[in-house]
Amino acid sequence: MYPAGRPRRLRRDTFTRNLVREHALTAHDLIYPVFVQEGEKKRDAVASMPGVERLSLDLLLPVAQQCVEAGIPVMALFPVIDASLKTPEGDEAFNPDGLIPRVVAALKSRFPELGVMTDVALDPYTSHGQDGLLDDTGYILNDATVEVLVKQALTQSQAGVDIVAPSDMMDGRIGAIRTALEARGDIHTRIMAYSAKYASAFYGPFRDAVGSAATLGKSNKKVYQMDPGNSDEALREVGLDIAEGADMVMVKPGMPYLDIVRRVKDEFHVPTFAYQVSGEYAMLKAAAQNGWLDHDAVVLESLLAFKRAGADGVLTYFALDAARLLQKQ
Ligand SMILES: NCc1[nH]cc(CCC(=O)O)c1CC(=O)O
Ligand SMILES: [Mg+2]
Repeated sequence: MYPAGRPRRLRRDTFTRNLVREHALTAHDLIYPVFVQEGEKKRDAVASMPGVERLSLDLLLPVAQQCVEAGIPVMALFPVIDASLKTPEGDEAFNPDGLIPRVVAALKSRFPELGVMTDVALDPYTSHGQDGLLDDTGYILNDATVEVLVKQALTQSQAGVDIVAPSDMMDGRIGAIRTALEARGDIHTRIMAYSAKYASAFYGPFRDAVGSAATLGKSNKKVYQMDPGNSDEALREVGLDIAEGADMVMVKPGMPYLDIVRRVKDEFHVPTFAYQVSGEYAMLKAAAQNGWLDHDAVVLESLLAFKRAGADGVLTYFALDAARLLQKQ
């Protein structure tokens, strides 16, 4: 008998392809990151992220409504902070009347069924654009930064956020935040830890969006974010965050790091997420705008790849587009 097997049999018809498919993407797998700014009726495009806008709260509310209608479970908030509020210590990060606490409270009162996630990190709030406090030499201090992150996370949870997501890569911050949340009785606040976050050049457009590209200048984040050459280290980082009390872990960036997603999922079997970051979004958008790639097809294929690699969900600027495409399928 030749050939010994004919794998193409199952590919011949749509019905068998649908029947044997191992992985699928649904709207419930998606987290939608959005940029929010002060003011009313404010809508500013992000040049390096075509289709992405910085919105004031009044314009963000209809987007939240669209997420609910599309079945997207969670929206992730990133603030654009006025330059006048940025300081070396980033104190605005734990102002209970600041932009993020007000947006969280408004979203939760209007759309209680929509999960809201907030970034715990200082870079939108510091005058130097780093995620932490600096010593005299410019080194980013760990434990002093963690103290501020704890205040920031408590401020967010007091405002009613569902998920806090520390994205700073300081050591020990998950344990410190978990302990502080428990001490205040906030036992339901979930922590999604950016556990394996690499010092990546793919964050460029995000830094344009929140304005930290300007404050950061030529400096980088290599003394706290991970080296792209490392893989075992990602498992050590994830192991620590789980032990410290993370409910969910994340790998970031996404598509260039699918090997890390797979290793993390296989090793720990915990809810594992990946962030398809701004630079990945920009690449796909730019190629599609040039007519070099089929936009809708590459969006869905790229997101399905995360599921196949073992991710339980994906943070992606394509979330609304993808959810609507999935509704049509
Ligand atoms: N702590 C800040 C933060 N949170 C999410 C991103 C990047 C997201 C993206 O590129 O889409 C960054 C940027 C950075 O670490 O410099
Ligand atoms: Mg860590």
